[in-house]
Formats: sequence, C-alpha cells, structure tokens
Amino acid sequence: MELGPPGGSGPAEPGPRLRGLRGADAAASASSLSRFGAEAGCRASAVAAVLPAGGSGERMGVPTPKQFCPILERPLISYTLQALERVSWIKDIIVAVTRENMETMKGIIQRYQHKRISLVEAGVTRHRSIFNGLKALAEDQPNCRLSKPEVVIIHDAVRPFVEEDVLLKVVTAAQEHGCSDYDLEFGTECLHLALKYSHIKAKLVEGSPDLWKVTYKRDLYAAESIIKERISQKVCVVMDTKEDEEHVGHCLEEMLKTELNHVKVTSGQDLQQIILEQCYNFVCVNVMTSDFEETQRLLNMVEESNLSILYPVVVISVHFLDYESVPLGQKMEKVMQIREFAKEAKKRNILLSGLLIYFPQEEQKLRESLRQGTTIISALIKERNSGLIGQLLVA
Ligand SMILES: Nc1ccn([C@@H]2O[C@H](COP(=O)(O)OP(=O)(O)OP(=O)(O)O)[C@@H](O)[C@H]2O)c(=O)n1
Ligand SMILES: O=P(O)(O)OC[C@@H](O)[C@@H](O)[C@@H](O)CO
Repeated sequence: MELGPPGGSGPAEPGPRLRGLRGADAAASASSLSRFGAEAGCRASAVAAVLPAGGSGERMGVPTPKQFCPILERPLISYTLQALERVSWIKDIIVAVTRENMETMKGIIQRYQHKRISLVEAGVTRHRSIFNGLKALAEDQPNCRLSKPEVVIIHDAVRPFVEEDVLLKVVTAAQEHGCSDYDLEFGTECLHLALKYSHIKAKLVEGSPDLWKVTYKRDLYAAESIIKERISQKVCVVMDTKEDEEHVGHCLEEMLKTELNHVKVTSGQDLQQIILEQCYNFVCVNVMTSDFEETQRLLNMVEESNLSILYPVVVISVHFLDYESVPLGQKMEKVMQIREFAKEAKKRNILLSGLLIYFPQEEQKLRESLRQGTTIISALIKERNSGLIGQLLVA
C-alpha cells in the first residue's frame, strides 16, 4: 500500500504525506495496528521503513542522482530521513542505495547525525531496491541489529515532505485491511504487486498534495521554496541594553511584525528557549554602537546549540547610526569586521550579514529608514542567499 499524490505533480501546502500506488507505500503484514496510535511508543519494534534511493534520476537531467541534489546545501534525502526520524514509533529506517553511492550516503548520515538508519544495496529497479530492503528486515540473521517488524512503510527517498499523521493512517489501514499472513520475504513491493500475486486485501489510502515526488528540476526549486518558507516562520529580535533609552529597536520589531504578518516575531529574552524551539532567524539590534559584542554572544549560542546542522541560520547584525552628522571613521572600520565574522560563521552554516540603519533626529526620516531596514531584513530571511553574507547593507 502506498500513499500520496501522483508523482511529478506540483506541491500545494508544505508538509508531508504518503499515498497509494506512489509516495509512501506501506507493505504490511500485521496484528493489531490500532495499537499504533496510543501505544506507538511502547510498540516501537513493530514498524520499520524502507526508502528506495537507488535511482539515477534521469528525468532530472543532472549528473547527480536527485536524492543527493542539494537543497540549501543539504542533500534532498537528508530531509526525507529527517521527516521519518521525527516519528518515534518507526524503529528502523532501511535505505537502499547503489554500491557506488554507499560512501556518499554514509557521509550524509554522519554529517547530519541521522539515527536508526541501515543501508542495503539497491537493485536495478525500484521494486528490486525495495525487495532488498525488505529482505534485510525479514532475515533474522544472528548479529543483525534489525528485528522483524510487523509493518513496513515504503517511502520514496525523494518525497521529503511526509508527516506522522498520514504514516499512522497508512499503518493502521494496513492492519485493518489485511496482509496478516503475508510473508515479508516474498512480500509486496508495491500495491499492484500485492494485488496481483498475493491473496491479500489491500487498501488505498488517500494522501495529501504535499506528498509529491521530486522528479524534474522544477521540483527541486519548489522543494527549496517550501523549506525556506517553513524555516522563516519565526524571527527573534535580540536588543542591546542601550535600547531601553532609544526605543528604536522596538519600533523596528513592530515594523517587522507588520511586514512579516504571518511570522512569529519574538524578543530574545530567553535565547536558549528560543533556540530550543527551533527559531532559525535572528536580528541582533545594536543601538548607537558599531561593535559586535552582542552579535558575537548570539553567534556563540547558536553555534553551541547545533541549531545550524540541519538548516542555515540567518543572523542580521543591525547597527543604528546617525552617519550623516557623525563622521563614521573608526566606527566604520569596526563595522567592516563583519566580513571576518561572517566568514567564520559560514563554516558553521550561519549566514551573517550586517545592516546599518540611518538614525536621524527627525521622526519622519527615522521611520523611513526603519521601513527600508525592515524590507532588507525580510528579504535576507526569506531568500537565505549565502552570497550576501559578510555584506554591510545600508538603510
Ligand atoms: N533502481 C532503482 C530506481 C529507483 N529507485 C528509487 O525509487 C524512487 C522513485 O523512483 P523515481 O522517481 O522513478 O526515481 P529515478 O528512477 O531515480 O528517476 P528517473 O525515473 O527519472 O530516472 C526514488 O527514490 C529512486 O531513487 C531505487 O531505489 N532503485
Ligand atoms: O515513474 P513515476 O515518476 O510516475 O513514479 C514512480 C513510482 O514508482 C513511484 O512514485 C512510486 O511511489 C509508485 O509506487
């Protein structure tokens, strides 16, 4: 059984799904799967997932197989693994890759700290790749850390947006609709194979449009946009102490809330907590100062948290200066240090750029420069363009 919309169709809303005859299949055998909802945690050994990832991605038209194509510099397959790993009741995730890509895959698992993954060699067709994964689960070999599951979810490695609710639906349907005597060794690779060769009742579970498959180049662009949108939903504004006197940081925060009206803009009072809640965007406001003490403190915290392992974190160091009436001289020199900071930060997947906001006495002019600053901040967060790191933008 498989889930999700037809392969190759465009994405609608962000977020994963599985589906019938494409997307995530659930080849299932099993006993009472109704247990999975409430008891998923304690029945952890019952579900495994097999991810076919042995294709060459001909239709993508690039030399790299699509599962290894980068999105925000991270291979597509890593996003799919991340989506499955989030589901605590999936005990084992078996990935089928070609022999030539085995080392690449091991490197991805290590770099992005994926857990519960085992690798098997892919076959010459998708079905054969799946079959190899199922065999690894069926074989009760001594010294094998894999245990035979009750249900196996089959999910294309190139469908990065899959969520727990649809996986649960499919696993539950697998139990309710049969497959109970099915021997995984000779089991269903796909729903039509199950129907053709086995006397099982099978159920097609409707997925959502989010389960589209990355097939063509345009799909990579779509996936990147979805991911960027997802990680731009929270912005944290960190203020320095001078802010209490000047209030411009709060004005900027208010304007950001208006500009990014669907985005949660929070003040960074409890930075540790905000980082834990996976906020990937920080605006560090430095009122009337050109040094980077506050920004540096923030960079250190982000680095220590490992937040940037999976996604690039955007940090914008904002400096309010009345640069029309006060000669910049030494101050400017200090601000230019941003290039060095940014080069270091980039090594840790932190995209640091600077923003100089004109701070005139006149209210009207100040509002205008705040508005411009807001537009620039919003673009830096939404675009996540690493070409702009280390740049000092002026509003
Ligand atoms: N021998 C194969 C062929 C495909 N797949 C996997 O099956 C999934 C869905 O297949 P498809 O979109 O057709 O991928 P490709 O075969 O790589 O693409 P194309 O048909 O464009 O070459 C992909 O994750 C792909 O890596 C596999 O594991 N083993
Ligand atoms: O060749 P298409 O891109 O239409 O689909 C590939 C299918 O094999 C894949 O989507 C599976 O999920 C279907 O079982």
